[in-house]
Amino acid sequence: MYLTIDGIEKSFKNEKKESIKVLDKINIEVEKGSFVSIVGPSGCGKSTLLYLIAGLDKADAGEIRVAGKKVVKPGPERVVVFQEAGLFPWLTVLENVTYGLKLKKMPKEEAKAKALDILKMVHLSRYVDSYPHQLSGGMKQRVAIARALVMEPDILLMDEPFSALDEQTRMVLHKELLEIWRKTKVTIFFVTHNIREAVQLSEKIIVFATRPGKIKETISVPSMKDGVMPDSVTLHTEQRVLSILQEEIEKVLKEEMGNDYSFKTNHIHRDDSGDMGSHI
Ligand SMILES: Nc1ncnc2c1ncn2[C@@H]1O[C@H](COP(=O)(O)OP(=O)(O)OP(=O)(O)O)[C@@H](O)[C@H]1O
Repeated sequence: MYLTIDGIEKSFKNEKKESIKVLDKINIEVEKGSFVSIVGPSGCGKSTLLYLIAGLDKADAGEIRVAGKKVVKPGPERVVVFQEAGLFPWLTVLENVTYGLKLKKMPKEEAKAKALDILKMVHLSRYVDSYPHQLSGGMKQRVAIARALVMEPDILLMDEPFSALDEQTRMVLHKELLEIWRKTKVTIFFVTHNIREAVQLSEKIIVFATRPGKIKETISVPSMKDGVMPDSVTLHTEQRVLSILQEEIEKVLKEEMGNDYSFKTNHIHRDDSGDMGSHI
C-alpha cells in the first residue's frame, strides 16, 4: 500500500486541561494513484489526521507510512493545499510556484520550465507575471495546487481547498483537479465536509464517526469510465453517505443542545451545494 495509517491515536487537552481523544485507532490503506476523501461532522478529526500525514503534528500512538517511508516530519513529498491559498503576496505567480524548487536548489531555467508546464495544466499561463492580489479566489487556489504539484509529491493532501469558493468556481476547479489527477496520477487525500464534492471527486469516501473520530464506513464511488457520472449515481451515493452521517450529526446536536435538542432526523438535509450546514 502507498499510504498506510496504522493504529493512529491522538488526544488534545481542552480548556479544562482534560485530555480529549480526537482520533481513535485509525487504520487506512490507500493505493498509489488513488483519490480518497474523508467526510465527517465538524470536529471529528479530519484535519488532525491530514496534519499527521503531512508530518505537521505527531500521533500519540500508531504509525503512518507514505511510499514506504515512515512519516516523522514535514517534507516536500507530502504537500498540503489548504483552504487559504497562502501565497506570498510579494512574489508573482511564477515566483510563488518556483519557490519550493529554488529551496531544493534546482537550476533556475529548469525550475521555470517545470513551473510553466504545471501552470499551463491549471490554465494560468496568461497570469505568470501577475501578483496574488490581482487574482480571483479560484485562480489563487489554482496557483496553490500548481505550487504543490511542482514538487512532484508522493501524495497531495488537500484540506477543504475549495470550501471558500462560490459554487460555480468550485465546479470548474473540480473538473480541473480531476484532469490533473488523471494526467499526473498523483495520489490525493482530500478532506471535505461537502458530500457532493467527495462523491464527484473521489474513488473512495471514508466516513468518520465523531468524538472520538474513527472510521464508520468506507464507500467506493462507482467509477466513471467516460469521466462523467450520471446524476442518478451521484445522488444515490450522496444519499448513502448522508444516511451514514445522519446518526453522527444527531449525536453532535444532542451533545451540544442537551435537553433543547428537538430535531427530528428528517430535519437534517444537505443544501443545494452539498454542504451540511454548520455541523459537518
Ligand atoms: N492543537 C489543538 N489543540 C487542542 N485541540 C485541538 C487542536 N487541534 C484540533 N483540536 C480539536 O480536535 C478536534 C478535531 O479537530 P479537527 O480540526 O481535526 O476536526 P475537523 O473534522 O477537521 O473539523 P472541521 O470540519 O470543522 O474542520 C476538535 O474538537 C478541535 O477543537
